[in-house]
Formats: sequence, C-alpha cells, structure tokens
Amino acid sequence: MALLPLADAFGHYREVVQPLGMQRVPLELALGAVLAEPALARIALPRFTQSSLDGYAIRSADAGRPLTLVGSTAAGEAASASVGPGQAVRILTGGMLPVGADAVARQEIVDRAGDTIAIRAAVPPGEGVRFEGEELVEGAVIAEAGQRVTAGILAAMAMAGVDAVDVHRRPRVAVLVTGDEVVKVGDALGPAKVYDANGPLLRAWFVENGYGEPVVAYVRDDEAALEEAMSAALDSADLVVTSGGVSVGDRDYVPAVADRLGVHQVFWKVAQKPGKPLWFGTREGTVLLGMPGNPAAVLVCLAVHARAVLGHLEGETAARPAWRQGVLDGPVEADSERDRLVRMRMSLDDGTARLGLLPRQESHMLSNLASAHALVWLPSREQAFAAGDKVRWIPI
Ligand SMILES: Nc1nc2c(c(=O)[nH]1)N[C@H]1C(S)=C(S)[C@@H](COP(=O)(O)OP(=O)(O)OC[C@H]3O[C@@H](n4cnc5c(N)ncnc54)[C@H](O)[C@@H]3O)O[C@H]1N2
Ligand code: MOO
Repeated sequence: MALLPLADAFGHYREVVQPLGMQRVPLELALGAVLAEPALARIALPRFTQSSLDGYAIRSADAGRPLTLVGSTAAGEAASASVGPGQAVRILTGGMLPVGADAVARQEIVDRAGDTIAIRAAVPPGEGVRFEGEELVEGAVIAEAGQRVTAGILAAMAMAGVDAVDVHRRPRVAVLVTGDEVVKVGDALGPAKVYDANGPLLRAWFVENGYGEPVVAYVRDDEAALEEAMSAALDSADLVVTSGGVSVGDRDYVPAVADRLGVHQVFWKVAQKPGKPLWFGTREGTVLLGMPGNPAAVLVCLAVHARAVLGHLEGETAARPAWRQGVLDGPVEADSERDRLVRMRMSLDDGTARLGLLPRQESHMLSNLASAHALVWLPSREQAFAAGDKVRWIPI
C-alpha cells in the first residue's frame, strides 16, 4: 500500500476531526481549554482614571509654583479631596485621580516641607495618569474564539471581570498499550521482555500538555482482549491512542479490530520515519490513532499527529503543530521515501535557530532526549541536507 505523504495527514485531520461541544466553565477551570466564544471585557480598563506613580496629583499648569497639600489618597481609596488652583493631593500608585487634577508629579522631582510642595520640573497634562478605558472599553474582545487559554489570558480575563467562559469540552483520552513483551518498570523482567516506555510516555505527554490523566490500559497480543479493551476505550473517550500491533506482523491486530468495531479508517501508513505504520480513523466523532510500538515513533506521533488532532478536537484556530523555522548546522542524511522527523539540539545564533544532529535516532531509541530540544521535519528526497538548509521544527 502506498504511504500517505506526511503533509497530507494534516488535511485529513482538518477535514475529519470535529470540535467537541461547548461548555460554560468558571474562569479558574478554563486554563488550557480553547475558547468557543470570544471573551469580552465586562468593565473598562482601567475602570477609573488613576495615578501610575507615587507622587502628587496636581493641575499641570501649576507645576512651577509652590502648592498646598489638601489631602492624600492611595490605591483602593475613593478620592476625597479635590485639587483646586495652587493645591495638590498626595497620591500613591493606583490611587484614583482626584477631581481637578490632570497630572501626577513623581515624588523624585518634588521637594516637600510640611504641607507645601515645590516641583522641580515641568509636568505636562496627562503625565503619571492612567485614563479610564485607555486599554479596553467595556465589551472589547480580550481573546477570540479558537484561542487556547494561557495563564496570561486567564489573568487578562479576570482583570476585565470575566468570571466564566464558553470553552470546547476537553477531550477524554484513553490509552491502550499492547504487547506481550511489555513489562512495567519495577516488575520482574523475564527473558525476551522489555520495560514499558510507551505507557509512561503517553501518560506523561497528555499530563504535560494539560489534558489530565488519560485512562491507561495494558492489553495482551490477543485479538479478543484487544477488541474488548478497544471497545471500552471507544465508548468512553474522545481520543483513543494505541501503541504497538499496527504493522504487518502476525499479531498486529489494531487495524482489523478497529475495523470490526466500526471505526472508519481514514489512512494507514504515513511516509514518515519514525512512525510509518500510523493508523487514523474515526467513529462518531471519536478519534483512534493507532501508533506503532517503537517508542520514538510514539514520541513523533504524539508531537506531530496527536497535536494536530487535539487542535481540531478542541476547535483551536491556529494550525497545530506550530512549526518554526530554523537552519541546519551540519549535513544530515535524507530518506528517499519517507520524511524524517529528527531529534536535534537547538541553539539561538543571533536570533536564528541552529539545529544540530544528535546520535541515536533509531525508532527504538529514546536516550538522546535529554540533549534534544527540537523535532525537525526533513522532507523525503534523494540528496542529503547541507549546513545552512532551512528546515521546520517544533520544540520537544
Ligand atoms: N515486514 C515489516 N516489518 C515491519 C515494518 C514493515 O513495514 N514491514 N514496519 C516496521 C516499522 S517502521 C515499525 S515502526 C514497527 C511497528 O510495529 P508495530 O506497531 O506493530 O509495533 P510492535 O511490533 O508491537 O512493536 C515494535 C517495537 O516496539 C517495541 N515496543 C512495543 N511496545 C512497547 C512499549 N510499550 N514500550 C517499549 N517498547 C515497546 C516492541 O517490543 C518492538 O520492538 O514495525 C516494523 N516492522
Ligand atoms: O516507522 Mo518505524 O517507527 O520507522 O521504525
């Protein structure tokens, strides 16, 4: 069967994966979710005209003459005194600007003796003042539908009085780790067995990316057992990820079982290295990604494919993964049939991301990850890549 070009996979995800429904959540539960409706400011910001400095609220035209202090105000206090000609009010940062004042003289340019102050420099109108509504008017858009809520966006919404938002429901994720040879680390490792990398990798990746704990199950290389586990996973999750059993071996049951359970295959086998046997299909909105067993293939399928699928499941506007541009710092072999996804070191050189090849790239190897910053996409071609070639990469 012909391999699907990697670039074509993204088009399939865009076409087939539908965003999950909308739900209104209190602001504190919105972190990491994607907005389904724009978030609008409920109040103007600043809400009232205020001082940006510790100093003295004055009439700017009065700056050249001695002024009499007639009161004081601080953040959180309603301004009591007003400022008339020849008068000033002591004011602290964030304090409401008193009626009559149009500027604040910072205290570093002020000499004070008792209730009299002298200002040593000119103070133009508006100096030291944050005006009501200068940042946002009431109803202004703080974040658009399709944006993922970060800590900063969440805080910006809180500042503008947004206490609940409409977001796409977070995907429920189920993971099936297949393979008779797989043993959990810490358990006795019999002959011909391997410690499980994919269970920890898949679990940690979803947690690290804000999806919470996936449901993880371990399945023997047994068709009936896989059918039972996959059926339960499909019934309870929005995204089901399997590892192993998806190639052409005698015990590679994932494609047949998925088909039997009514999952519609969209593609199987992508022209990528690692991760070639990747299988993708859907059943009534639930996505199944059948990832190969080799751990580096799982890593690549998560960073590239699960990332893209999740972006669509959550209604994210920005294309995922978000490829960046960089430059190779040395020659790298190309693959004539498959795009390579290569773990590399990244350093910034005068603003340019320079990408350096790491050893131990095979699909059964993960031990270079402690030195890796980037996953670099090298399209399939005959001739090797050279130092200075421009490439796309994502952080890993
Ligand atoms: N005749 C062919 N053989 C293979 C092909 C092919 O096209 N023709 N493709 C190769 C490629 S590429 C890959 S990738 C693998 C993928 O095979 P499967 O998805 O069926 O995966 P398994 O055979 O179950 O396992 C592959 C490999 O990974 C180890 N593994 C599995 N699970 C774990 C785990 N949880 N933790 C650590 N390691 C795991 C497993 O022991 C195998 O060594 O197929 C090639 N073969
Ligand atoms: O596609 Mo496999 O993951 O290269 O070894």
